[in-house]
Amino acid sequence: MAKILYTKTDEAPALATQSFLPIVKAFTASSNINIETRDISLAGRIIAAFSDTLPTEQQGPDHLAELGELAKKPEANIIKLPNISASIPQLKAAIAELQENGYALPDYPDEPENNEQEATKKRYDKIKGSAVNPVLREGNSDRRAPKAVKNFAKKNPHSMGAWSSDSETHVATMNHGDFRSNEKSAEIAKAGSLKIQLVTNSETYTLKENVPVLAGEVVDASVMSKKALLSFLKEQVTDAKEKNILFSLHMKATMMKVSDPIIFGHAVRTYFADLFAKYDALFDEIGVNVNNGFGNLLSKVAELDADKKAGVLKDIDEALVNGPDLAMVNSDKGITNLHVPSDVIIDASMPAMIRNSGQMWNAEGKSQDTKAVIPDSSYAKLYQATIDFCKQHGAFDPTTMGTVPNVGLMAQKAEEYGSHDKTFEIEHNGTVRVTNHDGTVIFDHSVEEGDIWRMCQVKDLPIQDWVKLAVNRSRASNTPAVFWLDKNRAHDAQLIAKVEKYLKDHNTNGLDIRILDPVEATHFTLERIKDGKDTISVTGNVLRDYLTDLFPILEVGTSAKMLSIVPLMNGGGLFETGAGGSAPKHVQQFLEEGHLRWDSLGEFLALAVSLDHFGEKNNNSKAKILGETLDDATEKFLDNKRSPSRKVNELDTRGSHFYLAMYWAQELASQTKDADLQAQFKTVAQAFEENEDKITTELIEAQGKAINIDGYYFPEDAKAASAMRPSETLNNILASI
Ligand SMILES: NC(=O)C1=CN([C@@H]2O[C@H](COP(=O)(O)OP(=O)(O)OC[C@H]3O[C@@H](n4cnc5c(N)ncnc54)[C@H](OP(=O)(O)O)[C@@H]3O)[C@@H](O)[C@H]2O)C=CC1
Ligand SMILES: O=C(O)CCC(=O)C(=O)O
Ligand SMILES: [Mg+2]
Repeated sequence: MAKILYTKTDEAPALATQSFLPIVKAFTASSNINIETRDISLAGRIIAAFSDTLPTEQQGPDHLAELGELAKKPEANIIKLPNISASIPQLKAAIAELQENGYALPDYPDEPENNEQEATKKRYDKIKGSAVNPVLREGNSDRRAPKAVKNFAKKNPHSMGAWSSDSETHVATMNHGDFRSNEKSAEIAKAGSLKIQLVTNSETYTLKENVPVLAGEVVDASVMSKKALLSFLKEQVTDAKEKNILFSLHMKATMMKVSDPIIFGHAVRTYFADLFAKYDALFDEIGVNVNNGFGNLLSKVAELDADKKAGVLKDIDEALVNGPDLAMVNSDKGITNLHVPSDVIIDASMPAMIRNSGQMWNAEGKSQDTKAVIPDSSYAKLYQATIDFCKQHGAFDPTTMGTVPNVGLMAQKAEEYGSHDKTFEIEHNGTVRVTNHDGTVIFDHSVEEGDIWRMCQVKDLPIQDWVKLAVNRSRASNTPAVFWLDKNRAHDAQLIAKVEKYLKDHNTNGLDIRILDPVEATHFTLERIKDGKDTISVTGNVLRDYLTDLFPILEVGTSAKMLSIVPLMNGGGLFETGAGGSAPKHVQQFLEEGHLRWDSLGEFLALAVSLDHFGEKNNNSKAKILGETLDDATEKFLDNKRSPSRKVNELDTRGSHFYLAMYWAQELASQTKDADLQAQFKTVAQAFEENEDKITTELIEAQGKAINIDGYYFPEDAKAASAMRPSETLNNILASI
């Protein structure tokens, strides 16, 4: 039987699934739709990677690999919830939790001392960071706020911090020596393979022997100079202190899992320069690695004997007093922006700051103007342009502003997304040289020890597909589309040539399609958005990530409300549930007070499209009706304001799922296309209506107390399920469908 595959992930979305999936299964059971789950949680992926070393009863299949294969087939229909892209601290915490549960897994070896540890590290590094999305995203992305969502936000605007024209908030970015400045790009003429070597005066080191390439593929390489980065960071620390504004660093250490932690480490060492100068030898000895954040230093120092520890802690306090104030992640707990690289992720952190009057939290828990340090200048300027716009025009108004859907190039590990196995922290001064199979040099960069060199690829077919998707979206929504590409950037210049070429394959009569550099594109888009006009952004992979949080957060309060579709290149569908993360803060609240505020709206939207796609592919008219009625139910859900509240003892995720189910049943009962579904759900709708008070009371009564699900990364399924399904009345009705 044809299937919809639902992913089991982590944190808040995984909890929400415990309550929502039983509803989905009950509603679809009579329509010949088989819904199965596949585990791509961080814990599940660790278990799969080490299954050959675990006893049979602890082993787990590699569901990610299975889904990755499926994504290349026409029958794929996958619902993808957000999962953890693990930073090293998250990975270590998940390993520790599995070990406590009796899994004999090796520790993560920070600095491998032998071959065995080297092999262990390799296995873990495959799980680290953004390891799921690039495997499943065998298509480009189409992310937008559906009309119902946008209209709801216009009528019920979220809070927006006012902007003042004398705000001192700004973006600081490098003007030389960074990836943008040093980029070189080439189009590959003939399929073959590339070799990456570091050539020094005395030796030639092979960094990567074989990078397969296809004809028409765009390959680019660049280098971030360590010297330039350090002097830039030093200037910014001094400047933040002088201006008396917060110092904050915005990176994507999870998604850009090789380059960005190194940059993060340099920022921590620069901020705490005196401390590192004084304790250099000691920190070396105890294995401090601040690429994993300042928290790593604190945890290592905690293990020192009392005297030494007190000395270091005193110097840390002094450094914090002497340095500029740091933006805080949690002022109450003293957690700074520099503690854990996964705590501040640029796609969400910059929009959150812009929504909050351009301010972040200081150590006293008050909002303060901020220097937002974004070292590489490839995309940073879009944020400065947005900040300038807010300073000039004031905050955006969600009741009137237009919308910015995105068509993003990401298929087949496009651009920086696929750079991880081609990113190197350079160990010797010399030249990094990329040659093709016949030895011709494609490009070279002279490098110094400590520089970060990386190469990216984007294949031709994904580019063609991306251009087609942009034209289709522009046509379908009658909205101008802007390609955010900069002719003065090496990579973008190649893409512009291809976009111009492939646009000719389509009928673009009457469409407004432009190519603008990111700053011009920001100006153009923001002017229009202010006037209530819509503009599609057509971007590369990193801008896709940035813009699909920026605009949703400004327009509708969160990217959780986005429709997020990945039309897979071989005909299948990957339906992502929203565009945002996995909200660790929501889990904390749930465990402390039994209230989950995760909004599953993105999941409702994704499921409706998935059902429609299923109906289309399998000639299943019931599936199509289920999809249509789900969309209608979602609209009713919005009109009746059934989204979870943020406060305990009010409707939470579970209650919101009940209402969605009731509205869905009502819509199925009132449609007339399918008499069987109509009859079946008439009874169900009635049962929900008659028991509405009872169910909502049961769901509220379950709140207000701490919840134990025996774990964070690897909770006990049965406990999580029972915590997420506390209404016996609701459960009985679902069981009766
Ligand atoms: N597609 C994927 O798989 C993605 C995964 N991630 C992963 O998610 C984790 C956290 O990332 P981060 O970027 O900090 O994002 P978060 O999930 O923490 O989201 C940031 C904030 O947005 C709000 N929010 C996000 N989703 C929802 C929702 N469904 N309902 C209500 N509010 C929501 C919350 O605000 P408030 O706290 O005010 O309620 C939340 O704190 C990381 O492990 C990251 O790797 C990140 C992006 C995408
Ligand atoms: O893959 C990741 O780590 C994050 C992805 C993300 O943030 C996005 O796709 O918007
Ligand atoms: Mg994102």
